[in-house]
Amino acid sequence: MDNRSTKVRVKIPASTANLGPGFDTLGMALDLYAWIEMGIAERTTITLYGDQMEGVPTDKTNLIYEVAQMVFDRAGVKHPELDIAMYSDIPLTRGLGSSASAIVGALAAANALIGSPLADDELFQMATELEKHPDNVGASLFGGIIVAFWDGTRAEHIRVEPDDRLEVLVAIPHFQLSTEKARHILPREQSLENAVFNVGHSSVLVAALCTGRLDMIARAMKDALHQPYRAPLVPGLARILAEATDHGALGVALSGAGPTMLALVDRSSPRKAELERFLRGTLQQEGIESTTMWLKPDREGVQVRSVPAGGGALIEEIQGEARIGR
Ligand SMILES: Nc1ncnc2c1ncn2[C@@H]1O[C@H](COP(=O)(O)OP(=O)(O)OP(=O)(O)O)[C@@H](O)[C@H]1O
Ligand SMILES: N[C@@H](CCO)C(=O)O
Repeated sequence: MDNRSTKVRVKIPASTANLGPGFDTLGMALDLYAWIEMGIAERTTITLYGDQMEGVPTDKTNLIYEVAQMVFDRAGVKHPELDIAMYSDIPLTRGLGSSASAIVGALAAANALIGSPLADDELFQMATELEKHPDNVGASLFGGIIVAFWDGTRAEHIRVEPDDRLEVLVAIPHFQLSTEKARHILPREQSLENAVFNVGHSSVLVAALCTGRLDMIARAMKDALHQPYRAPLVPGLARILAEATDHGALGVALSGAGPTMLALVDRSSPRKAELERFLRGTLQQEGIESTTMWLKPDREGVQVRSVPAGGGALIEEIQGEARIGR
């Protein structure tokens, strides 16, 4: 697939990292998506659609362009001019893995464009090297629940199929919080007590997710390493973490580096409306407006397809699938 009339289109899921205690190691893909279209061109054009892309550069400093060039370098081919289009429903800098989705999408699109010389594991290693968080990029790449670590040289992961009963409620505050800022606030050193707390809770959470023990999620989804330190950055977080399970959540966590909060819910729960009211109301009491969304785990990960010659513009093709105007 290496000619100028061919374009590829990829659909990439958002991701939530940490799931509470699994700091930098536990992630889940969500059915909220970004789309990237990429083709080889005479002159580079980068078209970004939708409100989420505000402020993202449209020249060769764009992350998608830069990551695509890394794939070409790795594969030993040269395609300096690209036609790139992107639409995203994943809000930037809110803890839903927008940067991981952009990196994974660019890797998958560029690789497909040149006939897929790089294996999935190589894409995972490159994505982790770039994003530093294998839980985010693993989820966007492979879908489902990802249990992973990165030792600075290699990332390893195991994918777990999400339980059919799991649904996800996210409350997305109307302010941005960069991962950089939310990591800077964390102490450089932690006590052995906190480390043991998180190893235990994260291990039991993974076991609960693997065995369908939804009843154990509330007790296991607790963290001592990052959420307590990040609470001052997200008004309402401390109360939501303490009380959401009293309002019908199976478990609750800060999504990634925040400020989005995420509740796992049994899809047959009769208390969904109560939980949604609790999350929004708690944030409102703190003067924070938010958007709530009911999501499901994504099971596919990044999906790639070629666009036939003469195919329509990206934005037209994804009408109906994307949340455009919703
Ligand atoms: N499509 C894109 N093109 C270029 N840059 C992007 C794109 N998507 C995200 N980014 C960059 O990633 C930054 C957001 O990354 P950051 O890690 O702070 O948040 P996040 O990925 O949304 O949340 P989290 O990592 O906590 O889940 C944006 O400010 C932007 O610089
Ligand atoms: N695990 C990372 C997620 C950022 O994408 C953090 O919590 O800082």
